[in-house]
Amino acid sequence: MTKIAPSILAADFSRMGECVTSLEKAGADWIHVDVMDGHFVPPVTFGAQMVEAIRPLTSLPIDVHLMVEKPSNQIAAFQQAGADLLSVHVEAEVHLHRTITAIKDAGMKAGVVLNPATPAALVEPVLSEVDLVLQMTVNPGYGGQTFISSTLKNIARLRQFIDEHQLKVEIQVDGGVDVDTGRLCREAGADVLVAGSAILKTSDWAKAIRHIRG
Ligand SMILES: O=C(CO)[C@@H](O)[C@H](O)COP(=O)(O)O
Ligand SMILES: [Co+2]
Repeated sequence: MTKIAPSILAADFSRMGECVTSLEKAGADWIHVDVMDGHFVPPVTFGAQMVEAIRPLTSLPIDVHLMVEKPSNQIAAFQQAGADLLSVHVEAEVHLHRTITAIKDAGMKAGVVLNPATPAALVEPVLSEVDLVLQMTVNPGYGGQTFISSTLKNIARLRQFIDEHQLKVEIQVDGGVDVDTGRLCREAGADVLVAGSAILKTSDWAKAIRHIRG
């Protein structure tokens, strides 16, 4: 079954704790935490302290999407905060293999992330080393953007590569995901759908999660 990872970037930050517990009750599979440093992407959001704050409130896996210039500097802090999965952008990390190994050595699952214009071939050499590959379906930095359909080709290519090589890697998609675009991503081979606005900006989160899951 397709997993749903609501992004807390779309939450009311003054009620973050309640938001996380409500998402768990509404049927979320993972909690997606968007970390932005003001360099890799223009906005600054939050860091490991946010994970530390929400960790005691949920038993769901905490899925951290690092949009930072130096992901390797963040590994220890997120491990100590209780993150389950740490994903790094291929565009931000020259020493991708080393950083993936360091994340796994720290006891977390490791993910690699591709921007919409980055060829899928760039992550193929490390796919046997990771637990997850995240295809961005918008340019990173902001919630509430429009889904970029050309990314579906990358999702299908990743699906084919993973199946052909019989790898245990989940394909996650992130950005502009709603009921319609979520269906296209599932059909292209995605396993995990991140959705911010399409869940948190509605009045019935459980219904939104059910419908996006399909
Ligand atoms: O990583 C990001 C944005 O950079 C995402 O996780 C967004 O937070 C998703 O928000 P919606 O597009 O679903 O509103
Ligand atoms: Co994200």
